[in-house]
Amino acid sequence: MQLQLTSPLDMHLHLREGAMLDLVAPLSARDFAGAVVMPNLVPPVDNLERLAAYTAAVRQATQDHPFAPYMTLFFREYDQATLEAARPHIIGMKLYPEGVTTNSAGGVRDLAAIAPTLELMQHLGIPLLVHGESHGFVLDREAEFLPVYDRLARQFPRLTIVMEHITTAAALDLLDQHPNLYATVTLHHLLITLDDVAGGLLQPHLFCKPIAKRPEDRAALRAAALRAHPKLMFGSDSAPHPLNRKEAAGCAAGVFSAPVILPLLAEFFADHDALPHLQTFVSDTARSVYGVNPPQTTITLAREPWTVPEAYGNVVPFYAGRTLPWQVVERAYA
Ligand SMILES: NC(=O)N[C@@H](CC(=O)O)C(=O)O
Ligand SMILES: [Zn+2]
Ligand SMILES: [Zn+2]
Repeated sequence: MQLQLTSPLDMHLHLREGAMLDLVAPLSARDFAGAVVMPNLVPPVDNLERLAAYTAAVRQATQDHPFAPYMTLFFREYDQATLEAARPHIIGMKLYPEGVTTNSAGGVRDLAAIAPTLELMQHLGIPLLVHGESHGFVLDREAEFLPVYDRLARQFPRLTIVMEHITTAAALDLLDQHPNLYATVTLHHLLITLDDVAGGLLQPHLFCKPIAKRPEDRAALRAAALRAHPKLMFGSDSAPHPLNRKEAAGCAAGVFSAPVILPLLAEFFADHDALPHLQTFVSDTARSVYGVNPPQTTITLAREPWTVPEAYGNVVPFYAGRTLPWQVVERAYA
């Protein structure tokens, strides 16, 4: 049995920089025709010079494949001139509430004080991408942030707002209440729950933020993804960390899924008799939401087992060592 996908897109990807960028970028670029590249580096991508340099570095690291880097700026209260200068070079601005996740110390402290920048972004047509979590109890952080999304969507009705890596049924409910609200969902939040992370021995390579939630949340995400909800884009949130930062007390948050995404999405959609919706979920929805026109690629998958490597360099992948039923058998670039 074979399956062909055209120009898969990853609308939430961490490529890092330096040696880590060189290691992980090809593992995304070989399967994805484009990706939204997140700006939470150290220091963040929060000025035009750093944006230009990082864009060049990503292009360099992905040069062996047709790959469109859709870059983002780390949200700050930029002035109009900066936003206008950045606009041709970014797909959106990424807002991290202060301290909620990896490399977000420089994030937004007061979400009620950023209206002028949001006003400018709405005026300039720059989308707002958000890591939507509060500082509350770990399982409640996304739910506690939903009123912020609700307020922003009402206050800025012409601003495109993307709820990144949603993990709850409640976020899906909100998605349907505002035309300018969109979302991304990861592979791992479709497959695992908190039980997989901490129900037995603690699994550092399944720990991420937002943390995986309850089975009923996963069920809601699954239903929306399998029917290719028109406002729900695939975004892996593939977030590599070196082994010694994951297998450690104080384990870094992030699941490194890039190498196994398409085989596992094929399995997931096939197992739920939803393969006809996979092309829309993994590419067409993002193209219509953002109006992007990625390079033309054709990725062929076959139901032939392969075993996931235990590591790629010093990074352990999602489902490391597992034998998966589907694999990519051909990558054709137009
Ligand atoms: N998701 C994660 O657990 N980590 C991401 C940051 C983020 O997407 O929140 C990372 O950059 O490591
Ligand atoms: Zn995030
Ligand atoms: Zn992320």
